[in-house]
Amino acid sequence: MRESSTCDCDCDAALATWSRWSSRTQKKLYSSQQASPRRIRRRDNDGGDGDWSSRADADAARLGNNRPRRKATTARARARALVPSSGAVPRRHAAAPPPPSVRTVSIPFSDLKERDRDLSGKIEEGLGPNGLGIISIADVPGFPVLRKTLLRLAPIVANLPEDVKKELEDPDSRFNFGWSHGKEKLESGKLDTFKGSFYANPILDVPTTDDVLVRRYPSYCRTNIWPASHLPELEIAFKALGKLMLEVGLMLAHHCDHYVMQQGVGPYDGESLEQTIASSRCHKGRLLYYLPRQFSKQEEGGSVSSWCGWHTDHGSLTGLTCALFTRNSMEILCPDSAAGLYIRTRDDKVVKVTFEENELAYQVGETTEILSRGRLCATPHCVKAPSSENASNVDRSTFAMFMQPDWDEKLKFPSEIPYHQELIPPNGTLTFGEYSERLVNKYYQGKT
Ligand SMILES: O=C(O)CCC(=O)C(=O)O
Ligand SMILES: [Fe+2]
Repeated sequence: MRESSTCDCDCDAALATWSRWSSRTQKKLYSSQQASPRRIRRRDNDGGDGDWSSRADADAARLGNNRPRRKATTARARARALVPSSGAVPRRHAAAPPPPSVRTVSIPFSDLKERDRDLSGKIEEGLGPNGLGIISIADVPGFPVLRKTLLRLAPIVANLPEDVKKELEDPDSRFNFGWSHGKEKLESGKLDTFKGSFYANPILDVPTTDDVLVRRYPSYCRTNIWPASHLPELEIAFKALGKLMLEVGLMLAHHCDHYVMQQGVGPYDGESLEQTIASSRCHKGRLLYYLPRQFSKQEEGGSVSSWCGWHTDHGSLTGLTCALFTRNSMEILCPDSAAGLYIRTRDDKVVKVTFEENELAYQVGETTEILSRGRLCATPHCVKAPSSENASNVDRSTFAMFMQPDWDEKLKFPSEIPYHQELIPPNGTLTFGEYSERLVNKYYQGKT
């Protein structure tokens, strides 16, 4: 599944879902939480894995304005400045104010690797109901070198000859393996040509040899495609970073489980997050290359989602590297401090989120939010392109490691869930593979 996929999102449906959700689900789904002194609250998924493109900010404003206001939160307190829920970034004629910016909660790797250490406070602050839904891990041995080595390959992959890239495509997986560019449609109906992705499972080259499974779950079960003759170093760098991100993600998952259990909900429905991730054959890495964008004077940088549309990742945990910016092949600091990763906070503010270059960040995905019954919360996010005058020709490379349940893992969805309700059968049970393929069909059928 292409987690940061774009779609023809139906924001009225999203709004309706939100209304149903906010009135009923807060009462029902997480009812066990009512005993907890901590206030548990929810958000919508901002229209699903959708790219709002041109209507993004208007729709965000509409959704935001219809939502109940929420209390100040820890995340909010950490913000240096926050913009209104519209996420409105001044579009023209105004001198741009400094971007609202929030630093992630950070955990040193030396603490994370101690299984018996109690990190619940940090987990709650970063990933709990009042957190940002993203947390960073500092000082992971080996990470800085592996990050740079892989991210430097992103523009090289994107600039391989067209015929070579064509050979790296895998339409049968709906471009969920190998090279993918311009295959997704934006809400406007236009193809998303702003970024190119290279997808692979960094853990298993051949997740299964069972043809039935390959046909049933092509986006996970097909085999990796590597540019073995044109760029052999890609496979090595991709696998090395992906494996490290999985290892550290498993450590984080262990502490997340500890936190969830502490909250008094008992075990998850099914396996713990750590077991779920450890036993999965579905992990997917995505090397992203964002092409330079040029904005007209009128656009003045476009919306906050000008590089990657608003979405929540649908799996368990997503590892993210800090992006690398280049101009004409020279590594640079991004000349526009407003560019980068944005999230919507629990209290409906759109903020830029920052973490150190050498930190490894993790975001919660929808499946974890559902299975932890809202103890760990997924975060809507998007990426803004640089838009200031001196930002021309700037590109961005990053890597996302989507850790998700196995295709065979049975997910017992609660009777009401905040995401993709219409895909869940009345008995509420699907395997993760079935759930993912339904999502792929929802967003890609007939669109490639
Ligand atoms: O580019 C980024 O920083 C985030 C990418 C992302 O959200 C995704 O691929 O799902
Ligand atoms: Fe994402």
